[in-house]
Amino acid sequence: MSAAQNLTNRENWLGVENVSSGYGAATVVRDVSFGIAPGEILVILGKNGMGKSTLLNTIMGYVRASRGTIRLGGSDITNRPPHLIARQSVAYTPQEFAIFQDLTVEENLRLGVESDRLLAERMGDVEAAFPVIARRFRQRAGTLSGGEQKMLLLSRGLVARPKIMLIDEISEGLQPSMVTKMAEVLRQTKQKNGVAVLLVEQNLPFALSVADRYAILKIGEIVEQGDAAHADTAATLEQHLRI
Ligand SMILES: Nc1ncnc2c1ncn2[C@@H]1O[C@H](COP(=O)(O)OP(=O)(O)OP(=O)(O)O)[C@@H](O)[C@H]1O
Repeated sequence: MSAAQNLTNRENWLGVENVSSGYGAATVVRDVSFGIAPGEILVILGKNGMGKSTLLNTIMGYVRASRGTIRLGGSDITNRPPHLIARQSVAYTPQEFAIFQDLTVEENLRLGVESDRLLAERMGDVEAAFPVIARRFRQRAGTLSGGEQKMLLLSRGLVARPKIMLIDEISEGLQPSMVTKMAEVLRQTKQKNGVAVLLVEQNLPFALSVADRYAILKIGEIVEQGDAAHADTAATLEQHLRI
């Protein structure tokens, strides 16, 4: 069995097999393989420009895979349109602020669910995770602080009750107490709902506080991966992330 098959043969929600992708003639993601099981958090670590966001965008169908296969719950979703992938219980939290500034907090959350009734039923999820967001239901999202907008972004993912969450650098620019809060919410979400999470991060302490496994992306390739709880992990990873 090849290394790639080993990684993707688990009972995975998401299976990425030998995937390459890029822009025009430039290949950015190179022969990447991994799998994520329900209730598991995998973090992809890497310095700026290594292809982390491109990998997430390839899974979501925004960037075309030139090679390989992406499976979700057993079905092949490679190069399917993003709106169809999102409908398969995938919540995507992109790196750039994907909040509609002129809409209220409530209207932004409403985009994560199919009906007002479902949102009302699931508001308890937001109250439990981020009470500050639940209190600002009618406030225009553009008036929230940067950290609050990130909480809103994650809340929108939570109310979708997804099977898998793809989260791009949620900790970037957040104060330490908010990073701790994000970690707590992610751990609870995976434990309570068995959600599979693919995190992209540069914040090593945050990543290791939530992840079950890690993979390091270097110039588009996974150069190392392993168990996040392993004693040697932090030192090894720091070396890879050093500028
Ligand atoms: N739309 C695009 N068109 C052309 N090249 C792009 C595009 N988006 C990203 N790239 C290039 O692809 C490479 C990887 O970028 P990507 O954003 O995936 O990296 P990253 O690891 O997420 O970095 P960062 O942590 O800085 O966001 C970079 O060289 C970048 O310039």
